Amino acid sequence: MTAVTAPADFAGQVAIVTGGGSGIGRAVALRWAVGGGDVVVVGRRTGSLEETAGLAERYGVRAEAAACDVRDADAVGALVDRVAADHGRLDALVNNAAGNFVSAAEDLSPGGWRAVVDIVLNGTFYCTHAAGRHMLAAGRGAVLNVIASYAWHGHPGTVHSAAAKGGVLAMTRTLAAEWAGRGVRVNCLSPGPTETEGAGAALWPTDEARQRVLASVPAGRFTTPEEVAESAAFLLDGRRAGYVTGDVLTVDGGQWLGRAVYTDGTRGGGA
Ligand SMILES: CCCCCCCCC/C=C/C(=O)SCCNC(=O)CCNC(=O)[C@H](O)C(C)(C)COP(=O)(O)OP(=O)(O)OC[C@H]1O[C@@H](n2cnc3c(N)ncnc32)[C@H](O)[C@@H]1OP(=O)(O)O
Ligand SMILES: NC(=O)C1=CN([C@@H]2O[C@H](COP(=O)(O)OP(=O)(O)OC[C@H]3O[C@@H](n4cnc5c(N)ncnc54)[C@H](OP(=O)(O)O)[C@@H]3O)[C@@H](O)[C@H]2O)C=CC1
Repeated sequence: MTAVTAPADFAGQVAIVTGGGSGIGRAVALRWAVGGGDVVVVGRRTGSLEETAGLAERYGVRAEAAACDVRDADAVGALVDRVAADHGRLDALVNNAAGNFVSAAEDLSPGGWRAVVDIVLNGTFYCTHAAGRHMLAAGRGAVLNVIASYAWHGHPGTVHSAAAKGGVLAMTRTLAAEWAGRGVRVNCLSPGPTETEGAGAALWPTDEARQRVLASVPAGRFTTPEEVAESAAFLLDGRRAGYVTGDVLTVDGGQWLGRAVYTDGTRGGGA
């Protein structure tokens, strides 16, 4: 008889979610908590992290707000070691923290390039390096890296973020192969335009910009952090996605495919 798996259940497990104080990171942290897992949310702004932790605790789990800049490798290492020691385990890491803004490449300063690449690419490596050692020692774990589809198709105006996310994609596939035989899965989640304050302020601050982004999505709508978090939960759940590693789950309403001229498959009438 075919066995049907139960919904995600993270009871007794521990996750670290970077950028867990807002947007997609908060939704992923709360989705993990709904599944019964303890969660540590990491970011720079203590207030928003504490808010997430408070919301997570309503589900009866242990939740902690940990202030840390993912660009600081030593601080990341100390935090991850402390969390693993406190809980006696570390099951999941979600690399969700990011910085972004739109700038023509020729106007981007070295400092602007560094800020984004340090958060997205280097920060992801520091967190993964620190967490991966605990996971490898335990012979189990899941790393989920939040990227964007321009990691593979590029995108004018976001050369820093696209290059960094592309690096994260290559890192994901490399580590997935390196760690698959030792029980640690590494995957990417690639959301499309998602209603978050951070992305709205950074990428579509005006109604006109927002309409242009919306017009690029065949599904005709933005997604929500909660909808994205459901896909994150799937990839983090070793019972449902235990054989998935090194891959990208794209949750974008067809945005990256939506480059057609005849978008409804017809020429719109006429001979
Ligand atoms: C796309 C379509 C949808 C496409 C469809 C949807 C796909 C979206 C995919 C991805 C979405 C996201 O990532 S959304 C995530 C958005 N969230 C965030 O950005 C939140 C976090 N952001 C931040 O912390 C900041 O914005 C960030 C600049 C990145 C880092 O802050 P820091 O305090 O470390 O940095 P600062 O000291 O302020 O600045 C560092 C340098 O960056 C420069 N800099 C800062 N803002 C700048 C700006 N707007 N334009 C130019 N340059 C800027 C400064 O001048 C500094 O350079 P020097 O003066 O030379 O030193
Ligand atoms: N929203 C969208 O349309 C899309 C988003 N994504 C990706 O989803 C993820 C979440 O984005 P979203 O929720 O929209 O944006 P947010 O701005 O809400 O989230 C970014 C988070 O990263 C944290 N962060 C930023 N810099 C650092 C740092 N140096 N150290 C630690 N934490 C940091 C921020 O917290 P704090 O400021 O407190 O440090 C914040 O909580 C990102 O990886 C983004 O690239 C991908 C595709 C589309």
